Amino acid sequence: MEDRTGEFNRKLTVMDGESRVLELSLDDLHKERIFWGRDPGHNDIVISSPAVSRLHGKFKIASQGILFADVGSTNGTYLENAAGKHLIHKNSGYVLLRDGDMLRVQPPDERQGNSVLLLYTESMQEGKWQKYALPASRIAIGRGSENDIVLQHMGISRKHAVIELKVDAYFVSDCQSANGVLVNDNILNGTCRLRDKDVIRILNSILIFTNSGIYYKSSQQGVSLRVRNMNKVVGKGKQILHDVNVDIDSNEFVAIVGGSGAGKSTLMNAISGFDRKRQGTVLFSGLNLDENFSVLKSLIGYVPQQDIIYENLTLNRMLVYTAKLKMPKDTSKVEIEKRIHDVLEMVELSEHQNTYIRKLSGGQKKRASIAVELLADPSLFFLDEPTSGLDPGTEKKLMGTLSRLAKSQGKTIVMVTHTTQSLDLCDKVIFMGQGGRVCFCGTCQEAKMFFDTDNLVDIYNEMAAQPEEWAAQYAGCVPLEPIGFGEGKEAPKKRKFSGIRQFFILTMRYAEIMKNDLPRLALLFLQPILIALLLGIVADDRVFEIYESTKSILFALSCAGIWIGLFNSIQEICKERAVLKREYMGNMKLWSYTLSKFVVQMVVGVLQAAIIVAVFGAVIGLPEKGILMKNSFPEMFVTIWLTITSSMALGFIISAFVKSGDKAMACAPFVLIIQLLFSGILFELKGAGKKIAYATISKWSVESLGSIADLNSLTMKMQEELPGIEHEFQEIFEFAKKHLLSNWTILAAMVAICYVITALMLRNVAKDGR
Ligand SMILES: Nc1ncnc2c1ncn2[C@@H]1O[C@H](COP(=O)(O)OP(=O)(O)OP(=O)(O)O)[C@@H](O)[C@H]1O
Repeated sequence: MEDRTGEFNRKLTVMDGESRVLELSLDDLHKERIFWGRDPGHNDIVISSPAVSRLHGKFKIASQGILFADVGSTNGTYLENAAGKHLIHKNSGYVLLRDGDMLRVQPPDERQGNSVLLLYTESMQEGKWQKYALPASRIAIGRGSENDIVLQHMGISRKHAVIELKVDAYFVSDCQSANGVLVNDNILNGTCRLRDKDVIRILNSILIFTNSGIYYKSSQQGVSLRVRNMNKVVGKGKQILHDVNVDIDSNEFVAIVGGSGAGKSTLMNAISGFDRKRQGTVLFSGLNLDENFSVLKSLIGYVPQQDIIYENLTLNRMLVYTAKLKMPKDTSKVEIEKRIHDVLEMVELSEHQNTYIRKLSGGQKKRASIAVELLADPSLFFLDEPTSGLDPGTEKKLMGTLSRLAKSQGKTIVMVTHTTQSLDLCDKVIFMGQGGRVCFCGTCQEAKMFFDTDNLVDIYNEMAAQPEEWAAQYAGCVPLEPIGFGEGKEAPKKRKFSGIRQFFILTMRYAEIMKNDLPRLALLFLQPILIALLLGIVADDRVFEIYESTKSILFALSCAGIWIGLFNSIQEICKERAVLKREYMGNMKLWSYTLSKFVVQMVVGVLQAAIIVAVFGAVIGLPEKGILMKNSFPEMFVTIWLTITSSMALGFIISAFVKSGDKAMACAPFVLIIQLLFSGILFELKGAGKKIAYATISKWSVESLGSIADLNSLTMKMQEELPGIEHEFQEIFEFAKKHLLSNWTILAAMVAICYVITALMLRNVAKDGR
């Protein structure tokens, strides 16, 4: 359907038997068939090596790409790529070459040397081959200028890999880099011996090792996607993707359009690899996306419909934190600043870098979300309805930005949109009909011809009326290449990220977000003051003398602690579900995220507990002495802090469970009522009620406060009237060190249990689709 000849530079890099390099553009030869072999008289490309036959192979320039066939050589030709190494001989027929495929000719005995490599690449922007001459004892490779081979990409670690001469052979090692090393398209685990013409790939760079030197170059290009036989069935057999087959080439800007509910977002999630509960295959520049997702996902950017930014950070600070989370840990401050500067320029937000995100307009927030994703320099970029809610002018500007990014930054961009006005800026449009059917895939111009209309809006109506017919008609007229070679590759190891480092960055970020939200901060710290003052109004003047007065006011103080803790956390996770989901899709560890929330809130709790106990002490007073110390303040403080912290932990569970702040707040009264009813203070509990009480915070909190106040020693009101009556000893208020410490331990254990439950529940938040 489309002819891509001329758009791309389809290059062949040939290394002959003597490791001489020849680079040529296959399209520039202007031939339909290109022959290669040893004989200068009969070949277009002459390759000198005894391993190569006089007439060895041929390339055919076809509409679907470059095809290769062996023309009956003696040694055959190996096609090597992510799927492994396959011997191609005369009877194999033509094979379609993919970007990065390697053709090798090897002598029967490898020790003879003279092997030949033909590396096929498709690229719009590619650097020149450079050579690092050998011999050398050690060659350091990385982003830092101190390396022998310097490779420029933000995903490349400062010290990424090293090649060392050991006795008589060279070995390559991965220096625990963030994004790994591929040797002949296999993930390098540790160290491996290098042989002549081995191909090393590090993100966007290719290095060819030869006995005389290392040839290397970097390209700035996006990735290609081949989607085959993609189906998705949900619920009781509802099919929401119907046998989708599409090809997206490097550096294309592609829109997925269609009516509401047609399956646009479903398709995008499925082909981005973030939803793998579907059938079919996606090849990511020849690599099976599902099998290699843990490695490839660092090359994928994803901007969901909701903004993935924090309102209470400035744009610059948001980008700094994201850079620290996403970029290799050895990235310097200067490099981060430079990258942020570049990314802000790309999305035209430089002048707003010190503006709080909450103050940005809708279109600017969208571009800020794109900037967040651009930081890690992804090659493939997915955006879900980036233009929704924007005015036509802003929408056009954003489309222009994306189109430019695809071309100038070498990215492949796929977006879902409802817009029709700027679709001409896209290289390709995928038209989706109801049921997740692809009704057409091609340029806007081709679409108009296919649907026989000049108006793109009419296409929507056509597809809505007859989705199955259009899908069948389209399927009948696109020849699709089978993609068997991408399957069955062993899954590489997952990239390693330090959870502890993430924890520190996330804690700093959360603390800064809290600090920047002054109205909320004021509320958090005014609340304990006001509550303590209100308690002062209702308390009678014989607290800590009369049993009933003391027990009531301590129960109220405990409830206040529970409310404060719950209020601190109950909306904190649900309000940032979109960002959390996106960061988890990256490499964020949920235990680090949860711990950062807990730690910051525990610190807030320290201040709140100190305030409420201090004000309570000032207006009502505190027990005369403590159980552990002479002064009761520290024990009252610890009890209230543990009360606030355990309720905060309970609030986080609710926040991880519900989907919005409103729903979370609606749950709060229910939680409070349980605490009131089962505290054992308002009602005498029996049977099930007694058992439920063990799980409440109020029981342990109020018992601790009662013990510190030594309730058993206070006079009951009844005793004043009838002095003969004895005050029955209650074990729950025992003025004993062991009793107090065990109550505190239970409250602390509750915090730990809630932490584990929250982190486990977040797995569902992060995974849920809708
Ligand atoms: N997990 C699911 N369970 C049930 N139905 C689902 C699920 N996911 C998607 N669907 C259904 O699949 C269809 C396609 O949904 P999708 O969100 O992909 O549509 P869309 O084209 O992006 O729509 P819109 O433009 O309105 O966002 C809809 O009918 C939707 O209700």
